[in-house]
Amino acid sequence: MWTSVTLQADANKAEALSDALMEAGALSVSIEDADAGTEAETPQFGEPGHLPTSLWDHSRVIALFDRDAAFETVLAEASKAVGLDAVPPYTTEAVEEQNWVQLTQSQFDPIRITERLWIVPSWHTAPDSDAINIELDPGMAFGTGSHPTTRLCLEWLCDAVQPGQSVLDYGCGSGILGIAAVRLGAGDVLGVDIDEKAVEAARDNAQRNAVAMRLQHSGIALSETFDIVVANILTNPLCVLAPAIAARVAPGGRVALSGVLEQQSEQVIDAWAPYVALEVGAASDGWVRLEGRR
Ligand SMILES: C[S@@+](CC[C@H](N)C(=O)[O-])C[C@H]1O[C@@H](n2cnc3c(N)ncnc32)[C@H](O)[C@@H]1O
Repeated sequence: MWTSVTLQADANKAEALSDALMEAGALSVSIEDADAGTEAETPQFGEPGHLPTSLWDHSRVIALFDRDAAFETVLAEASKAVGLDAVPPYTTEAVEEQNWVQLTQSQFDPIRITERLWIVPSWHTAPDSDAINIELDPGMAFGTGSHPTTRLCLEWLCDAVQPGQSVLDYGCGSGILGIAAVRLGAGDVLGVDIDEKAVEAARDNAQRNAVAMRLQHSGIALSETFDIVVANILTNPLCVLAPAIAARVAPGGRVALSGVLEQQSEQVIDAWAPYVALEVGAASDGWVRLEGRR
């Protein structure tokens, strides 16, 4: 049905070449690390407003064309448009019609967070029926359990939550952390998010897991405090919101933050220092979990 063309490109040309290919008639274009899967693989992290300035030194630009499209002409046109003397070396591959739903689903397997906690997509049977199994599918909101920051928070909750404790999940996304807290034995659990769609998604997920938790927009002012506060957002909002979130931690209560890159730890620790002394509790794939007690 389609032809997929993979071109080699240097960091300084990959983005422009990708745009030029779309402009010239490619159906879709993506850029990947040409060293992915090798020792030289380089993860790229960015925050809104602070996206990575460069791509990988060795990039792969992958363009998709209709099977009968004259893709050689498109490659020549796009290469010329970005100032290349010739079309970069490329390979082609025929892409057959697929069951895309099945293919997508096959990329999401159950995720074991700890011995007693699993995240299980709805199309899978829980590998351990005695464990706490949270049913969650990829959807509109962030939080399927596959991201290191979510896992760092889930691991912490498994350890931190005591029966009946109150929990605030700040930046709840899919609701995964709050749902896990309820299933781990927490009492009153509140999830808040700045994105109304995330609040809706979290509500659906809570219902699907037969979990009772409160969910609301983060713009609604809070006055109560919580035994446990978990916030997996990003460094900048975590710094700006430090006084507001810290004020929701009950005296003696515990807090964990993630969405913070290793090199940003000091920035967040400093911003929180007037309220809670934080320290790095765990790290995974370049991300850290900061934790402390008020
Ligand atoms: C990285 S996701 C985390 C989702 C989920 N808690 C998890 O751990 O997988 C961050 C969430 O924080 C929300 N968020 C970002 N900035 C926020 C803010 N200033 N106030 C409240 N929520 C915010 C986003 O909408 C998003 O749903």
